Amino acid sequence: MTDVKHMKWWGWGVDGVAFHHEDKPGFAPFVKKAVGLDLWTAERTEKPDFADVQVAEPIAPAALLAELKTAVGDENVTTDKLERVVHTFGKSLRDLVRIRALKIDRAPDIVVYPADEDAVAGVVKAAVAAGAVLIPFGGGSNIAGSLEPHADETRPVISVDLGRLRLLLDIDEDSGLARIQAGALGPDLEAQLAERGWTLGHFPDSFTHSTLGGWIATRSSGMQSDKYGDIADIVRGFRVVRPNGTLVIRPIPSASTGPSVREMVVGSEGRLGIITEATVQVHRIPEKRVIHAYFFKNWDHAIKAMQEISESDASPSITRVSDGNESGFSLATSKESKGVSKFVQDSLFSFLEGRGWKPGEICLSFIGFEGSPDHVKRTKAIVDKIVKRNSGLGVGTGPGVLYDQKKFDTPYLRDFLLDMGAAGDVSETAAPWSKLIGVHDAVYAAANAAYEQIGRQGWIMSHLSHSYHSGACLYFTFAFVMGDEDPLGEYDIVKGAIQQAFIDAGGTISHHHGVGLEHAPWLEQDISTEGVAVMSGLFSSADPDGLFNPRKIIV
Ligand SMILES: Cc1cc2nc3c(=O)[nH]c(=O)nc-3n(C[C@H](O)[C@H](O)[C@H](O)COP(=O)(O)OP(=O)(O)OC[C@H]3O[C@@H](n4cnc5c(N)ncnc54)[C@H](O)[C@@H]3O)c2cc1C
Repeated sequence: MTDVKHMKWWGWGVDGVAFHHEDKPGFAPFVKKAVGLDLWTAERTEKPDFADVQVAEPIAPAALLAELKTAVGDENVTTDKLERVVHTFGKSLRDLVRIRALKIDRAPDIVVYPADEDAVAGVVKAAVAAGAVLIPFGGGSNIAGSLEPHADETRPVISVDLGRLRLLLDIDEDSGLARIQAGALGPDLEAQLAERGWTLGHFPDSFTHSTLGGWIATRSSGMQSDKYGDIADIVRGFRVVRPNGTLVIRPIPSASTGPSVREMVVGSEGRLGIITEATVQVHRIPEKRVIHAYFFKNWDHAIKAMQEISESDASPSITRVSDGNESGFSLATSKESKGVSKFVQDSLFSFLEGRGWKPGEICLSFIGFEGSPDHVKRTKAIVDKIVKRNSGLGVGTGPGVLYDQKKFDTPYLRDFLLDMGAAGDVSETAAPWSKLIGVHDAVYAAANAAYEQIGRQGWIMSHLSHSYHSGACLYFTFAFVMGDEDPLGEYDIVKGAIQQAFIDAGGTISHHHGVGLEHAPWLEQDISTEGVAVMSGLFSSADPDGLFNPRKIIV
């Protein structure tokens, strides 16, 4: 079989890697206070046994299998149970709960691993002839329900894993454009670029397990988007295999060729065809890269500072600030500080409290600077002035180094909490600056009302990331201990309340996770009835038989 890497079938990331709290003395008390869960005494569930997973026999007609084998080679077509399970879901909370409950209503029937665009075209041709459904698969990291086949699907479902298309094909060094195959995972892609002195600069929290094609298909955004842009800005061209040929968008810096087909494909979640390669903007690896930490007295001051930074001549790579709740959480996940550093931390907090700062309101911020040493010095000076003007305080690079080191480990926390029956999940939005605080407060109120409705003690926290001229992204994390009877029903009430609050308070249903099945119920409120009608028309004319990842985005 292929050497394509996958995450573990029952959770996030690599088997054997996990979140631990024993070395973080503040974490257990924090969780106890936030959601009432005692980590020291809570019963932990065992890892599910794969032998217990029930999957229906595959719908795999012999003629279709033979055509697929001709297209990609015998060894790259499989109906193996583990392969089918791995390709069923993404990694949303709903996916994790269902897979742990061994509940798979409909798995793909066949998994194929094409090695190049011709092989992808062969797969599409065979599927169209057989009336089979095609679901492109990148890293399987989406959290919007963008992969699973519909439970009632009676046609054969083929998961097209792009993992063998992972090469950097070419760099146009004059233009800063790289052609890269769509199945390249973040680390593989960056390693190939780094060998030649370049970076894409796209670092979502899921970087280690997501692909270029998946980023494009979900309109992803990375933590350094303030400098490098969202994937929608970064991707300039691509090739998309469709039933009658390949849709080709050449890498043009900007064009006036009316409703943009490039924009239609970005975020299409597999509904318009299979992306095989993309031409993306790349940058020389910066000489210097540093993340500084700052404290603000409260959320209002912090948001004002972030807005001023985005309006200023400074162009940081990261502007991120956590609200009081999330700052408390970040401090609780720190490892035990000892000796001098403990003394410094304690002194700092008593100094701040002496100045009237309240522990639950203090906001921790990270600002990233990249470029030549001169540029870093200049932009940092601008940011420092803005921070000071908003009564903030710089605390150096120490916490920034820690943030940088642990950013890709945080996703393991969800599995850790689920082991003890607690749901921890995220919802994110973007809104204009004028509405940001209102969205924040509305989401808190909605989540707390939802916790009351389900009778659970719950937690909510937030940070701002990804700043724009007119507004920013707000990212919320919520958690509560689920009941045994209807855990997903309870989850739906909380998640649904948060999504509705986004719309009601002037935000969008998602800034960077896409729509899938999870956010589809709110799409019409977000882009209007006519907006949905136009999108519906696009999907039905581009794919009249509904073969390409049907019922995602518009169910
Ligand atoms: C812990 C965690 C952290 C995350 N952090 C971020 C973050 O910081 N920023 C962010 O943007 N997202 C984040 N995500 C969400 C997720 O990683 C993104 O949606 C990512 O872009 C999905 O890429 P993938 O390769 O895993 O795609 P998959 O999950 O495999 O697929 C996603 C969708 O894209 C389609 N697709 C995949 N490849 C292709 C292709 N070649 N052609 C056509 N369609 C294709 C699939 O059919 C599916 O509809 C996070 C998710 C998790 C679980």
